[in-house]
Amino acid sequence: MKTPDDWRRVRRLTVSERRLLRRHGRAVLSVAALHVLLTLLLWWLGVLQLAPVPLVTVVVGLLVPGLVYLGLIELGLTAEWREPSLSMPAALILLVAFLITGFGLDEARISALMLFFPLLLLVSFRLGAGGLLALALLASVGYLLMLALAWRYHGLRLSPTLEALQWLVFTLVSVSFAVTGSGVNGLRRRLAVKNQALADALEQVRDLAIRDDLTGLFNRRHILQVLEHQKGLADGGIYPFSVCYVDLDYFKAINDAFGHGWGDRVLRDFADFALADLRGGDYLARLGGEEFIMVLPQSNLEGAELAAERLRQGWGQRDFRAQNGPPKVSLSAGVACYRPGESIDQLIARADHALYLAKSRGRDRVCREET
Ligand SMILES: Nc1nc2c(ncn2[C@@H]2O[C@H](COP(=O)(O)OP(=O)(O)OP(=O)(O)O)[C@@H](O)[C@H]2O)c(=O)[nH]1
Repeated sequence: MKTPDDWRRVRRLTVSERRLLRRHGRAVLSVAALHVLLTLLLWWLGVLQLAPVPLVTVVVGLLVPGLVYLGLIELGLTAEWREPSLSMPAALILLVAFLITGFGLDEARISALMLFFPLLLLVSFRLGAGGLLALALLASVGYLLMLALAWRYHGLRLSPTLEALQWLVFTLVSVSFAVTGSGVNGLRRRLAVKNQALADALEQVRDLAIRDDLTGLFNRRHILQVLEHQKGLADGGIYPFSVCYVDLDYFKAINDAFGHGWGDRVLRDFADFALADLRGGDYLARLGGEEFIMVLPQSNLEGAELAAERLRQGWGQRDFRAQNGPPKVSLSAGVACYRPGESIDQLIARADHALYLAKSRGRDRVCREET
């Protein structure tokens, strides 16, 4: 048995899915409205022989749930349900109404059931093959039951052979509508899966374009865009930002002594370590080789120096000897704070110069730009 949670959808509907859902709901409702009009017309023409109770049942039984249905769909209250269009219950209510009207007709009986075909096509956008076929067979059985009741209560004016023939045609057409509808629906679903795969692939391509292969960090191209954006904010007086140019020390020696594989491993490990060490809004990119840059929004020189120093000390504790790798790999860093009006190249050059100072003063240290 399904719990309320089972009826909840795994993901939220997108705006266009909600729009589609509303359009579908209105279409189902217009079938109901058409049937009410048809029933009233047949009754007014004297073709429909229904007692007041079943007549009112058809009209009210379609109008009241119809309005509730409209409200639920229009207000998006079903949006998180497993089947937000409520296609099956709506189709079942309509089918019962068709059958009641059919019960009150004689020669024109089949006309009351004609709207069942467009209804089947409509719900085929929402129901699977099994649901559609079940609906078609249910309608066929319902039709038989309705015939039996009509025979029992007021007799059949058409010959039983003609009635049986009409029933047979109705069943065959219903089943073929259900099969065609589910085929179209299958195509639609496959298309949706392909579209999703395409969207995922596009997302991956976008990701590849902005990320470094080895470490998964942002690449040079993307961090330059980030820097231009930060420059725009800083020039607009929103907040300052700083950069920190980081270079692992004696990295060539690691490659030479432990092999390129270990070199790569150290680079990846550094990327993970530094990312975990940064604040939520900071950025980290690999500029190439063993060079990295941190972009620290809302940080002045002192703040950036603190962040770089914390990273240097933390990273300095890492030791790979237990895995037969290199001992500690230190880093040198140069920090610079953006000066409004300067170019990003000028900012990076100042941070690079501070890094040069750190290297030339013995490495394993953080230096700030020289004023
Ligand atoms: N394993 C690995 N090594 C790389 C990668 N990119 C660059 N390198 C190596 O990193 C080393 C950088 O060496 P150098 O520029 O001399 O710098 P260093 O040895 O770190 O010396 P200092 O920076 O002066 O402390 C070179 O040997 C490059 O081949 C990479 O993706 N993977």
